[in-house]
Amino acid sequence: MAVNKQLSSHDAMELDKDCSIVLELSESDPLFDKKKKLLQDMGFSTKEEIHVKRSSDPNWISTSLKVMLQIERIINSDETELYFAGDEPMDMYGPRNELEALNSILQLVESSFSSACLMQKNVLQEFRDAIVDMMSQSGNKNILETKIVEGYNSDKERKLLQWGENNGVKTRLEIAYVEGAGRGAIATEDLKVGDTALEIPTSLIIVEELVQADMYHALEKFEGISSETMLLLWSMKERHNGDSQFKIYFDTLPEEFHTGLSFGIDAMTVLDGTLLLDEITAAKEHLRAQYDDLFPALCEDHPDIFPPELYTWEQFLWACELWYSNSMKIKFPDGKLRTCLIPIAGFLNHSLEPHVVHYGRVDSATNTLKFRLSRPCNAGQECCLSYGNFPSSHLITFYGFVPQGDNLYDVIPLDIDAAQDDFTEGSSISNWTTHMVRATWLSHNCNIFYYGLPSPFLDCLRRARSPMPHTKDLMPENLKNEIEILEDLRAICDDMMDNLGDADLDDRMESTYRAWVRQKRERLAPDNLDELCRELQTALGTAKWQLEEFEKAVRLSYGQRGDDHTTARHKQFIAAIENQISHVETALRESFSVEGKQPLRWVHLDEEECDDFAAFLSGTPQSLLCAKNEYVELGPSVKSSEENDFRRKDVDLKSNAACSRDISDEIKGVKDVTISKDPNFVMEVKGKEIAGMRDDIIYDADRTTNARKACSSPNYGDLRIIIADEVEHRKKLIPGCEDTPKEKGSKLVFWKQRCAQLHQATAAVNLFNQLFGRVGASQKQLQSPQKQWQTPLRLHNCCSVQATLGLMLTVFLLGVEAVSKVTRV
Ligand SMILES: C[S@@+](CC[C@H](N)C(=O)[O-])C[C@H]1O[C@@H](n2cnc3c(N)ncnc32)[C@H](O)[C@@H]1O
Repeated sequence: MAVNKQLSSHDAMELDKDCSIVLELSESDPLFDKKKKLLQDMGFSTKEEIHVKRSSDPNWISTSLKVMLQIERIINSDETELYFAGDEPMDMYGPRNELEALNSILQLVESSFSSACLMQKNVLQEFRDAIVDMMSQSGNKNILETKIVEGYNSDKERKLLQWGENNGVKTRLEIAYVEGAGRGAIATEDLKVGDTALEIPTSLIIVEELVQADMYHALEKFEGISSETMLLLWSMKERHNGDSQFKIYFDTLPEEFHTGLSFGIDAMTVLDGTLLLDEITAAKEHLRAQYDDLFPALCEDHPDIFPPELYTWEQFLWACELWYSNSMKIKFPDGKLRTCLIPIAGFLNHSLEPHVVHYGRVDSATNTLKFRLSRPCNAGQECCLSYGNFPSSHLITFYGFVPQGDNLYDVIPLDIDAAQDDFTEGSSISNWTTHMVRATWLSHNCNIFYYGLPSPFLDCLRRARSPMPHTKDLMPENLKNEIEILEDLRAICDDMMDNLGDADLDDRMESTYRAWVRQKRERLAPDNLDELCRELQTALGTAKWQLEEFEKAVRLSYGQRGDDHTTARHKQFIAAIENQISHVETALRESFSVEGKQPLRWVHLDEEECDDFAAFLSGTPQSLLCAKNEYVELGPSVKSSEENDFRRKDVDLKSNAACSRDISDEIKGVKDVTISKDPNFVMEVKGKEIAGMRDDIIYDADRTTNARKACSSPNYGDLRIIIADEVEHRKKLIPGCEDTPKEKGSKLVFWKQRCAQLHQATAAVNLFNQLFGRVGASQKQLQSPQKQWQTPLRLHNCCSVQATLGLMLTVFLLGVEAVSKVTRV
């Protein structure tokens, strides 16, 4: 574009005509109030008109784009993104959000072309190019490259592609085997933003209309049965139909899926006590209840339509896994949203940094479904979708994998029901009642007043301590308040960590240390103390080793790719844990020296022993190999009895089930913390009913509709946290001063909880630990072909995630350090 070109007066007049783009937050957005407030905080209204015209500013394009992106990121955000991103730089909304925001701007710019005059078109084109450029650059920061497995025989898949092309499919993708993800779709040529990677005619889409009349009539008698369930039952029979028009498609489907729904007894044992197991169990219970409602009744009443051998529980579960992991919700030109299976498109895997974000609407002009790129994909690269904004527990349960990279949706939900804040127009107070935490290294703001934690959560704690409005100035009263809320935080994590039971490594060191200090102080039975001391020594040794492994894992996982921020956060984290370890070590040494014992010694493991130890701790090959060998040696009779046990367990679970639910819905039970404003205030953590129960099998809507979901969070029990207002043990909270007293009479902080509830709390904390630390093991136990659990990453996840709450402790340490630095100044 010749910017300096001499403009004729006509041109100048044309150019002067306003070409503006309107960005508007829809009033029907379910998060309208929250988004409106955030927009207002940033100086925007809910309807902003951006004038796209050249100015004397040489950076006019990037300046305007930056503003538009700020607005669109908020408009395109979901609840989790809004919650965490309040005080964060824009890129903390995550790569998918950025792509969606840029995509929306691109669409607005493209739709302005039709009404623009020539000069304006040139300006718009320049603007469009800049957006596409940004889209091309977005993502790709932390995602590991996908590896294509060479020599994979994909005859069936090739046949399917051929069948598709003969029937009008247009594709620039081929099917290959991707390490860790099974089959995937690979670009055959360089694809740009806006290119269509795949186009499927609606005639090839498997939809409810395919259910034959006789089956439909037999099923419609079941009150409330959904068309999705009918279609699922249809697919159970159709996959065996040699004359099916979709035979070639059905032939490409796996004999077995490896989602959480079909985890075997080994995996379930590994997951024992975790919330992930609860989630999987509840989902299976629900499906079992659905199955029992329909069968054997249907087979008995209509054996010709529902032959019993095709409608066993195992086949039903297979079909559920197929529909949960492969279906998409598509809007058709008649305005109806249908859950479909889409041959060929079903090969597209999920990524946290997807290439295709919008694929939920049939193009009425061509009557095809188009998969257009929002990010370039070069020839040979795997082209990925976003299945939705899911936490890893959901992805494991319904899809059977954990995505590579940091999943911003892995959160621990806390529903803090403090004395209600008034959410008034223009007030700076947010109206969040549901709170959550996630790994703090995902935050860019670790400064005083933020500590890498979400502001709504911190603000809630602040208001509970003092109802006065809070500013973030370094005023003495603010700092005093900060120390107090950090103490509350510390207390919350401390107690949760204490209750971790046999939690992993560093957590174990922390809790053993606290128990040891307590025993020493109270001078209880010396035998117990000796035993605790030995335990502590072991835990300390393990934590030291673990930290080394963690450092190695971080280096290996990120290599050169880690951005400065991630590296800095990991360094901070490592330093803080080192600090804790060194503190415990010093305390032990001093105690040994006072008691005249041998000084501390550490066992040195050689490389092989280290590997064995790593395998043992992370439940990976060696230990599993043993388990597997034992299993094989026991022979088929044992196997079948185990299977029977499991089936029995399934039935028992069903009979004990308190409730069933619609598993495509969020599991809405969350921790519910009540904070009163009494001087000795009480936080009450209540279990919530699982919401969203419906009687049908509904598949995952999020795959295409872009309906936003927050986190899935299992049903928690009740917890009560009582916090005394008096804070006089500040020194005890400073790193390494003392353990946190929890006994009666303690003036500081203590929890009261019933046993069962304690278990729930432990489970809540272990969600992260065990989800990441152990699910990998269970997948291996299942001998899943998906080997995403490479040791460095596994350990990285395991160590880092297990310390998520430990990290809140770290946050506390960093916070105290920051506050004390400021007070010293
Ligand atoms: C719609 S299918 C995609 C095609 C599938 N890979 C296949 O071989 O048929 C969804 C399944 O692919 C796998 N998958 C998808 N995305 C993945 C990812 N990022 N990592 C690992 N597995 C993935 C999971 O097994 C999931 O249940």
